[in-house]
Amino acid sequence: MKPLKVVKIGGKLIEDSAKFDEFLEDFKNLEGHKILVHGGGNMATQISEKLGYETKMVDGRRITDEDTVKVITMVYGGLINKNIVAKLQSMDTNAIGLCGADGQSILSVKRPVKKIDYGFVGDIEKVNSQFIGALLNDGVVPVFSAISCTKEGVLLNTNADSIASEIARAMSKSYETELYYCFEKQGVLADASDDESVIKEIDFLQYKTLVEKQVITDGMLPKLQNCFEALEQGVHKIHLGNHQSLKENTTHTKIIQ
Ligand SMILES: Nc1ncnc2c1ncn2[C@@H]1O[C@H](COP(=O)(O)OP(=O)(O)O)[C@@H](O)[C@H]1O
Ligand SMILES: CC(=O)N[C@@H](CCC(=O)OP(=O)(O)O)C(=O)O
Repeated sequence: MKPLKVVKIGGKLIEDSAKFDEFLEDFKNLEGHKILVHGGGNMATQISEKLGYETKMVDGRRITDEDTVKVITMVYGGLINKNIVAKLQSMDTNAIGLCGADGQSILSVKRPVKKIDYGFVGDIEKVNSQFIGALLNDGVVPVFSAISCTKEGVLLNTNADSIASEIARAMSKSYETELYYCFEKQGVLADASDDESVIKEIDFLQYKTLVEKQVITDGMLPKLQNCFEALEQGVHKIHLGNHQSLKENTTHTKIIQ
């Protein structure tokens, strides 16, 4: 199988323009087939505030009402996505910007209302690996925003970590797929206040213990959940760290079985 790298970049890294440029340089230098998935949650919160909309998050997921879905479509699908594509193109990387509606690449259903009504939030049902594979074969680098779409044509806000994990899982049937979660820290930390305390490898048992001890909290919880689901479903290797983790032999966290 041909190798493929699926890289997710978090919102805080996108907002730090110097680090973001370093990330893009490292991403551009990755050899072979690659896909970029980006978040942008912080920016959506800031722009919502400017427009006078209140932001509500539950368990790291945004409650997405009719106004919020318009904001996230503009911010994720427009502002952030198009800027990333423009920068990559200027670096001779033939990137193309997509949301889940494009080529019906990420089909989802609106999350059913149980205790909480998340509004226009999607649970992914199917990734169109054929369409994505055709882009890769043409030498194109797909850049996905955190938006999926129903088969009836409704755009849905979808956690970027989940989009990256689902794309990696679907593509791993035809490619030897490595998944990278790039965020602002060097990796998963044993002590949140010590940036040097990177845990080099985490297996499922350790992950459970770290959650119990509340070493792993907030946005790291769904991120690691996504990692283990991806590993179980055929993704070859998973890495968490800052942009340096895209390079060989750097300190970061590897997820192991
Ligand atoms: N043990 C841990 N090590 C590193 N980060 C952690 C840990 N526990 C919680 N976190 C938090 O998880 C965050 C990364 O998750 P998230 O905010 O979802 O990132 P992203 O920018 O990729 O969306 C970090 O900024 C940090 O605040
Ligand atoms: C449903 C849901 O919560 N979607 C996320 C999508 C963006 C995202 O995941 O951005 P980061 O990777 O920067 O956190 C949100 O709107 O915040």
